[in-house]
Amino acid sequence: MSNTLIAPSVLAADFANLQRDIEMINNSDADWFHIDVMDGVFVPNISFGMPVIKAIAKHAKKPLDVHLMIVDPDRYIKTFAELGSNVLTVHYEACPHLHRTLQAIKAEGMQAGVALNPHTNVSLLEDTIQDIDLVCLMSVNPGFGGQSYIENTYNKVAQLKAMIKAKGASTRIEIDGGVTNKNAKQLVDAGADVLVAGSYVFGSENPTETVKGLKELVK
Ligand SMILES: O=C(CO)[C@@H](O)[C@H](O)COP(=O)(O)O
Ligand SMILES: [Co+2]
Repeated sequence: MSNTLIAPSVLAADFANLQRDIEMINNSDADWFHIDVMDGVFVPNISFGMPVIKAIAKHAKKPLDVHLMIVDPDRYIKTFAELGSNVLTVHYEACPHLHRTLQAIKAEGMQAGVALNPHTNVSLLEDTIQDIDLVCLMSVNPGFGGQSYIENTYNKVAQLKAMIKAKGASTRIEIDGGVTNKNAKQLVDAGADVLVAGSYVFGSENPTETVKGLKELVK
């Protein structure tokens, strides 16, 4: 029996009813809040910033899994720690000094995550995997919710899992983008530990039941 974590993406919530949707996550079988921060430079979209995250953090009763899709994330590590982030994930493609960035995240008491775009090979993490708490494999091109899952992600999960095992690391694998009941089980069988789901959860008629269904599926 696996203990796969489910992390609904707040990006797909109804911002006019944000507190309601936060309470949905609090009261559901979900494990984490997934929070997508986009700067309009690293990705062609802008999501939300500090005031909104502060408001989410005030009501959230589960860990905050913050996914930074921004250039130069080092500038904001301290701020995200102060906001109450538990996992802080930066993009491999945005970090020329990845090892230093990971140390800076941990020095602030957070778990350090690294996200890989669909075109970025997992082998590039061979020299840092022991320093990474979570690898977020993007199963869509980052920037938008509601896109279709990229099938090659299954191969990447398996390759990454083998690397983690070979290196004796305890890194978690998170999948982000296009996750539904159609691919969740196969992703977990391939080695995924955390599933992010945005539109599949919030676009459904009963988000609480949808989270419950996902959790059951990957038990
Ligand atoms: O980081 C991102 C997109 O860039 C994701 O976290 C999405 O928010 C997931 O949304 P769905 O693909 O599940 O709708
Ligand atoms: Co994300």
